[in-house]
Amino acid sequence: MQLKNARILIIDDDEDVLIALKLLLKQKVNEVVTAKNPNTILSILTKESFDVVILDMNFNGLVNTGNEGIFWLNKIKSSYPRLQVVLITAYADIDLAVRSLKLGAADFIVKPWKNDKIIEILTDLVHQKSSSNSKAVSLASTQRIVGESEPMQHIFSKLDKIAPTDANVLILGENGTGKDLIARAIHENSLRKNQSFVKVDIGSLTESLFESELFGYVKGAFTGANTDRKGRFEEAHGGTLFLDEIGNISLNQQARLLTVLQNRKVTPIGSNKAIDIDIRLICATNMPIQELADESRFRKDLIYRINTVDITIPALRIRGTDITLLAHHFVSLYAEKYNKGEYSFTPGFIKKLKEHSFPGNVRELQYTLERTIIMAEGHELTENDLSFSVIEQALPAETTKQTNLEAIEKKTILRVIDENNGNISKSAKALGITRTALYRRLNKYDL
Ligand SMILES: Nc1ncnc2c1ncn2[C@@H]1O[C@H](COP(=O)(O)OP(=O)(O)OP(=O)(O)O)[C@@H](O)[C@H]1O
Repeated sequence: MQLKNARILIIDDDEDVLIALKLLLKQKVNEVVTAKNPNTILSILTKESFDVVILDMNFNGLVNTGNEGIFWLNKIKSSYPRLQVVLITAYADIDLAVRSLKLGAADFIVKPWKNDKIIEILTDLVHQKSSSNSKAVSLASTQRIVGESEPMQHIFSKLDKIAPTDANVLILGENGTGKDLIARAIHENSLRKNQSFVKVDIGSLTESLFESELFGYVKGAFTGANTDRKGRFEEAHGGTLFLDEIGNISLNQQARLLTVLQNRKVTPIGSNKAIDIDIRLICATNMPIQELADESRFRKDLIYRINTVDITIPALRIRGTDITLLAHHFVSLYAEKYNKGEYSFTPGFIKKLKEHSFPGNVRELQYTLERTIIMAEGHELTENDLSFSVIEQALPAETTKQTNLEAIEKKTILRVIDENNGNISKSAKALGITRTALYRRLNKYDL
């Protein structure tokens, strides 16, 4: 990307700095947005995307230690780890600015600055960003992880620490909480980011597919094996292997997986040659940790191996402030997708969102708001514009007895599939779960 296409956000409480930088940059870049109040940073970033943020290190009225800059740098990097942040600092704060580089700042500008130097820094950053993005095309998208609640801040700082290591990570959380997104973020911020990220929904592999899918096979190994086929472990060699729904695999499958992880070698079916594998392993499950710790269901030695570090993503209903932030994020996303212009929310709209229990978590919120944007008549969204997924109406949460849950779930699934004329993708969407999760339930209930 060239500097002239870049979008720059500048945050400084000194109006003169904002005007000077805007005058300088507006000739050179596509768009410059300025803001005086750092409290608005996250909401601006939710609505618009930027290539570089220029951030002051000291804001008037707050303690003049430069920590405000570091505080906002951390906030930005937690929610948008790939966004480049350049700090503006006074000469006296250079030590602090150098420290901020370790915390993820891309560079710093010392006041009084030289215009050429700023242009040079921005040109380099914009160029670097486009070359690393082009490497990432075949990897996961650079999707944003939105969140400002305390548990999410905790997750972001954990993510910063563990991503660059090779530690195995176990991600726990209900359906739709963002486990997949976190797994991809770990990979994208790791030293393996330019290698493959391979995801396997291991919980849905049948006994017979388990080995051929994971370990591969050689031509002639069994009827139908017409060519050699690499397994997913080998595909992920040098990169990251993400095993989703690990809690659902049988004890037999667990034993086979453990052997591979211990020996760091796989032997394709029909071959007698073991292949060395170098992978970073990330596993995820929606099974509560207590169930995973039940030895009759899951081997302790495997848990220890996959769980060097664990990350538990809390349910959306207990991440209060994130609901509003995510609502802004998804509304902007779908307004843009469907060419619908700008939206604002009434307090009633937010209240209704916050009162909902979101059994399908962020995925349910996302589908709900997509539906809202498609159907909305006005541009001020009210509580009447919101309608929740049918599964929620069938499960009035806490009031339903645990013993009835499975019967209600089965009945709801059948009804939704019927309403969608047997279309599994549409039914899964209406239920706020993935197709795989729906298939798993169909298996579970013998439907
Ligand atoms: N913090 C977040 N910010 C933005 N989008 C999010 C966030 N968390 C989840 N999403 C979105 O919600 C949807 C569900 O997330 P994801 O697939 O990562 O959840 P999951 O926990 O892996 O689900 P499952 O257990 O059903 O496989 C995705 O479209 C994802 O992009």
